Amino acid sequence: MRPLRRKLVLVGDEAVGKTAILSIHTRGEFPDNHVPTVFENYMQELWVSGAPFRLSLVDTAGHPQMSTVRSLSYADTHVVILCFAVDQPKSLMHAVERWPRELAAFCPGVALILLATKCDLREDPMVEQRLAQQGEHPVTFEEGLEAAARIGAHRYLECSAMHDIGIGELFEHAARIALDEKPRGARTTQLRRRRTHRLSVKSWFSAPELVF
Ligand SMILES: Nc1nc2c(ncn2[C@@H]2O[C@H](COP(=O)(O)OP(=O)(O)OP(=O)(O)O)[C@@H](O)[C@H]2O)c(=O)[nH]1
Repeated sequence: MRPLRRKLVLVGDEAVGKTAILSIHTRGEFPDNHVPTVFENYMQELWVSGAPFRLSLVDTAGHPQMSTVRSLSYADTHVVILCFAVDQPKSLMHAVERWPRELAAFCPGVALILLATKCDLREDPMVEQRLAQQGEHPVTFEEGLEAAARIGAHRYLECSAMHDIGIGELFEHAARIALDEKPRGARTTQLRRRRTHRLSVKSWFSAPELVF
């Protein structure tokens, strides 16, 4: 039986924690260091109602100068997880203004989850102090929820990869949404497909039956 295939792409500003989320989800490891991503692709094999289901999880580079490489990640995407960090209010501003423009250009109509990351830092006194000096504060739940409504996200979720909070719930919601969605994003040419394939680092891991 050919497995159902679905693709999830994580985007968001540099260092908001996209790689940490995938690392915790796929390997159970939290990376302490920030190593800027170029492109990573993980495959997760699940079973849904006795049928095989293959979920491709794509990690992208947050840096604005990486937009050309990133644009290759959007082909045939079912769900985009747009991340911002609660200790970086600017990353939420970009999630409302800059990222929807890129998604409209490369992946129009794609289903979106807006994800607040690093929620463990929301009440961190050092973070509060640093942001207060700039006339800012950690992003609140209400501000995140309001932003999700503004950009038409299917869901607003929060997580902390460091404490492994909200990660399982994130991928369960994303897989459910992906099952109902058509793929979006321009199909790549054969040449680009081969290049993307060579770029990708594929690691397989399996998970128990996903019960819907
Ligand atoms: N406190 C805290 N730190 C986190 C969390 N998630 C990630 N970090 C830290 O944030 C930094 C950046 O995390 P990455 O996962 O590399 O960020 P990224 O979004 O993949 O970055 P790019 O690949 O440059 O786009 C690292 O030093 C992580 O340890 C979290 O939940 N809480």
